[in-house]
Amino acid sequence: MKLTVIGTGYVGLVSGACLADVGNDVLCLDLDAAKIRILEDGGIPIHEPGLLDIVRRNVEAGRLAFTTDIERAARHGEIQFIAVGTPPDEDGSADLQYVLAAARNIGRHMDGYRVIVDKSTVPVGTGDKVRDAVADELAARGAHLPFSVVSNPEFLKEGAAVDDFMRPDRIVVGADDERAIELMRRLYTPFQRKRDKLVFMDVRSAELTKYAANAMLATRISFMNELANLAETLGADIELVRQGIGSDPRIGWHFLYAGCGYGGSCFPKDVKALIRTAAEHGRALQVLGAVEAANDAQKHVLVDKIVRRFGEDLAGRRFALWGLAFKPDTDDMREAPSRVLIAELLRRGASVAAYDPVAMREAERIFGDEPRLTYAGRPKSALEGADALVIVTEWKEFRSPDFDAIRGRLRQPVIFDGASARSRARRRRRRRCGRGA
Ligand SMILES: NC(=O)C1=CN([C@@H]2O[C@H](COP(=O)(O)OP(=O)(O)OC[C@H]3O[C@@H](n4cnc5c(N)ncnc54)[C@H](O)[C@@H]3O)[C@@H](O)[C@H]2O)C=CC1
Ligand SMILES: O=C(O)[C@H]1O[C@H](OP(=O)(O)OP(=O)(O)OC[C@H]2O[C@@H](n3ccc(=O)[nH]c3=O)[C@H](O)[C@@H]2O)[C@H](O)[C@@H](O)[C@@H]1O
Repeated sequence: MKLTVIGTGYVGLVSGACLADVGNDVLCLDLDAAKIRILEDGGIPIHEPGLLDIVRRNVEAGRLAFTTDIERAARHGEIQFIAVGTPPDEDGSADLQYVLAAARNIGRHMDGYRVIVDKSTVPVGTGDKVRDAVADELAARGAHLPFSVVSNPEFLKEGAAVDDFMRPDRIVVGADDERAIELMRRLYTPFQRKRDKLVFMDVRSAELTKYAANAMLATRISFMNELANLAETLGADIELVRQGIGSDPRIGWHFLYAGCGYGGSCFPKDVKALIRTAAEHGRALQVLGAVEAANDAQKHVLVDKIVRRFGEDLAGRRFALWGLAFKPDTDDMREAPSRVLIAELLRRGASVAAYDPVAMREAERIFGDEPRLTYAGRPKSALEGADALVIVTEWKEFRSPDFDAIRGRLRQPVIFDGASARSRARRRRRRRCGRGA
């Protein structure tokens, strides 16, 4: 099938590449010429395991191409995926300007029937706005072309995006007409060889399903984070508690790890947006308000521990920081707990030597020329002369650190471990190294 994917970010590029990999003819559009240049030069603009291979394979096979040409993109795919950003607006609602601009561009240039698929995470009712935007553009040029609007939210996780897309748990499709349903069924047939994963529903329910999923996952994390703080106060081990409750199938194992607070481009913004949607309709989502407040507080837990140990004034102190990305296997630092931590340490006069396997360039872009924030080529070099080590992101390479080497390099043998709940061995050994976290 001929497909167009609008937006070559984490969702658009992964979707485009994976859909090409099952035999479709995919054209990816982005208005960011720098991104398209990287893609045309055989690279990818993001770090996502497995993605480069799949992109190269499909470009070579002639099934995947990239463009900044809006008209060409609108004319290419019978199915047009909108996978552009929906960042939070000032009031917390999702900013739809990019989605609606993409929709208008389709309406302006389409030359036959189109299924316009909202893959971006969008509030309930956006399907109607997209339909109006396309219809207005068609009317403006006196064109009478049929089109359908479909909601097909994406559930992939960064760091595991290719696998999640290729082997989805479910594929949610909100569609109101038979022609679109049939095309979407055909499109996703290669992804459901073992069982039927397609869940068809109306557009509004599909839009809400996406927010419900992210809000539920965020709720579990905030609950576990608060419980972890309580466990620490009570002298209990949150990891053992996790094992004790996870075996109950009504609770399950996933998303029960305590940490430094959830970050990333989606949970924080989607929780906010759902609260906002409810408020606009006179409803209060009290649970989600608490989830958000607990998460904001959790991002300060590490710095509070550092202050308890070293005092409010950290001038002249130096901290080694391992892990900048909001989670392992990505270079994404959107809403990353490390950003709050770094800002707080710098504000209190400390200097920070940071290491991350892939996110240091992104950190440089975010923090600019900050003289008290430096970057180390290796985890060990960040430790030299530091007062303590702070571990923020649970990268695999931090799981079994050499505690003797750490002790030898730090001025004091102290580790503040914000990612420890997932590594029992490290927690046991860490207790022998110092008593930070
Ligand atoms: N990042 C993730 O893991 C997931 C994100 N989502 C949702 O998917 C959407 C996209 O997210 P990301 O891929 O992370 O965003 P992103 O910010 O990485 O990429 C968006 C891309 O769209 C491009 N763009 C903006 N307006 C455009 C236009 N009119 N025409 C062509 N290109 C345009 C931008 O230049 C950018 O490259 C958001 O709504 C997000 O909530 C959903 C599931 C997972
Ligand atoms: O809508 C989205 O964008 C995506 O948001 C999340 O994916 P992502 O943000 O990439 O990453 P997650 O693995 O979900 O992690 C989110 C945050 O929660 C934290 N987390 C996750 C799991 C856990 O047990 N504990 C925990 O603190 C992570 O460290 C991270 O900061 C969802 O998992 C995806 O299903 C969804 O498609």
